Amino acid sequence: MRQPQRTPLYLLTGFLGSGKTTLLNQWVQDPAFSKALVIINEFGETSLDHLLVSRSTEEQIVELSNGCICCTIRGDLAKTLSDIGWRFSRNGVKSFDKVIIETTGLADPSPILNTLISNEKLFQHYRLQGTITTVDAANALHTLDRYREAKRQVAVADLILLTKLDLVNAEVAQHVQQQIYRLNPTAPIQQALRGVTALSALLELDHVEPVQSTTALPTWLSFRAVQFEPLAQEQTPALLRCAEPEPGLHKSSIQAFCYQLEHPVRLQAVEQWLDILLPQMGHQLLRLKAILNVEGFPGPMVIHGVQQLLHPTAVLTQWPDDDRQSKLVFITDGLTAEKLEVSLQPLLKLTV
Ligand SMILES: Nc1nc2c(ncn2[C@@H]2O[C@H](COP(=O)(O)OP(=O)(O)OP(=O)(O)O)[C@@H](O)[C@H]2O)c(=O)[nH]1
Repeated sequence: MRQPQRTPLYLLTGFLGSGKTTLLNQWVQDPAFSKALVIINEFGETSLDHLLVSRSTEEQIVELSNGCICCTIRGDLAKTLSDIGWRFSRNGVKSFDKVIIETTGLADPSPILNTLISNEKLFQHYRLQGTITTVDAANALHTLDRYREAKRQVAVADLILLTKLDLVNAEVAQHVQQQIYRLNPTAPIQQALRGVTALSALLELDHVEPVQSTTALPTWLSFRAVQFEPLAQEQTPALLRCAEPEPGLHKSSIQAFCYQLEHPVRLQAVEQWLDILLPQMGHQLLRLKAILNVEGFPGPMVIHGVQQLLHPTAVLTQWPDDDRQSKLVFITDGLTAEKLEVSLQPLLKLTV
């Protein structure tokens, strides 16, 4: 039986007032998103955002306002996504070609992502292209310091759109970017001035198969190697990790850890490591991205996990450059470096 084509789906999140609706307004004016269906989740009875998104085909906006889609009305989101196929079709043909979900400013995107990825029916019909998080440069230092939701929104992002840069000086802008980098060292940061941003980065997002060619590889896992330092001598010298976050700046339990492995690993070691990793880490692991140099393979193995879900691993046919080191990034909530590094032991023990 022919599989129905999966509709690309974008999750737009970002803290209160960070510019989500302003951005949406720009997107829906662009031909690439002119047939997008927008699902807007708002808190409270006086929801307004759906009225603020101006577009020609107004019926392509669905409002979910009886609660937050990350908690109380997660079921409503699943039902809405199931129903829109027939609700928004004419003569049996769907009238939309993309779906954008705008969360409330206080939403934790992780449970929404779980619903989108683990609900089999939804998975058959929708292809999650990525999570886009708006960060308000004028307020980010405060919100990222105070609000766990804001941190989680940044931590799980595939693309960060930095808004309101017109309201801050270069020093603050740089500081904000450093804070974002600490929470999510791999998400590209792009600016969005009053909602205007290059849509190419958005259209290139592919959360399910983020890297299909070597060209995309360096940007997908582009953390700065200069931050690496060897682990303590009693541990293995083959593993290098990111420098610790600056004291005082990172009170959050959400933290990114990056590692580099100097030697190729065996396939058996990778399998052993992955078998124990996800069950052991549970929801403390928000995101895993890894490029591994596996013995006997011509190119890198690309591993991509989101919480309990490990996306199918891919092996590329070649390396993008001369760097053959394995690189791993973990974005975690409440995990210690020690626990994480113990979990990496299978990769280290079986190195050659
Ligand atoms: N100066 C400036 N203002 C901006 C920019 N982007 C958005 N705004 C303004 O910020 C305010 C909030 O923007 P919204 O798009 O409503 O933010 P939101 O994230 O949808 O807000 P909530 O729905 O409350 O979470 C509006 O007044 C926008 O005009 C920007 O780049 N620069």
